[in-house]
Amino acid sequence: MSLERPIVFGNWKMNGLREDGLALARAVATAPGKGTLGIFPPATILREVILAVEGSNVIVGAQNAHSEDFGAFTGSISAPMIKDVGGTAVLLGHSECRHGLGEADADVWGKAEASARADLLTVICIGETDDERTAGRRDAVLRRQIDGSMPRGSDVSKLVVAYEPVWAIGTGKTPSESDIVSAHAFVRERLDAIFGRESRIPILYGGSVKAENAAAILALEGVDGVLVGGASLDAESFVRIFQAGQ
Ligand SMILES: O=C[C@H](O)COP(=O)(O)O
Repeated sequence: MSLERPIVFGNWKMNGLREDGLALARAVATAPGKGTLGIFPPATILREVILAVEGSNVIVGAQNAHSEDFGAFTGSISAPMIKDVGGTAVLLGHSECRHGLGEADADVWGKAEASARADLLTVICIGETDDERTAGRRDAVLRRQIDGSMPRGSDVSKLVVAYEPVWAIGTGKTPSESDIVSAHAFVRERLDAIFGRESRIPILYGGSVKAENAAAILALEGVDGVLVGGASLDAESFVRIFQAGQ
């Protein structure tokens, strides 16, 4: 499976009641342009969104998954459940799960293994906090997260990395262009070292991507696409971000 660039994924987070969510999904499904579009609605409307975009090339995935396939894990959903309703992808290790729910690298690793067993496209999110950045620890954190969250031996064509500096998420702040390029170069180097140069795992940037800054970010060296939060909830903005990469 090779994903055409630009890859533009929208993480709806805990947003999307049926009516608005389905209207948004239908608008995304008709967006013209070359590349790969993906949306990650809340689990409550995952199946309906999948049906709403049927016949388009839009990828629909879930925002998290458990490391076990089934069992007594109240409140969780598993990779086989996502697959069962027609989902083809999952976001793992989002900073809101790492920091908000206390997910450790090893937890993300286990979830990624489960996702690979279910043959889902697995988007592993990584990124440093503001304190880590200020302390000059960005690359050390990225290295630890890549090494600790990404299982070896799975199908590399089903892996995507999203670099999302935690301090840029939902804040309107973005790193400088040279910082994005250097972070992506570091991630690429580490992925090459682990998975081989031929792996070409796509690397997305995430954090306050909007219609206004998308063209500049998508044009940066080493940026294969973007993972969009807030701006993915507005069909026009999300489609403009996709168009900015054409
Ligand atoms: O998953 C998406 C990221 O958390 C980015 O969110 P944002 O675009 O609202 O900053």
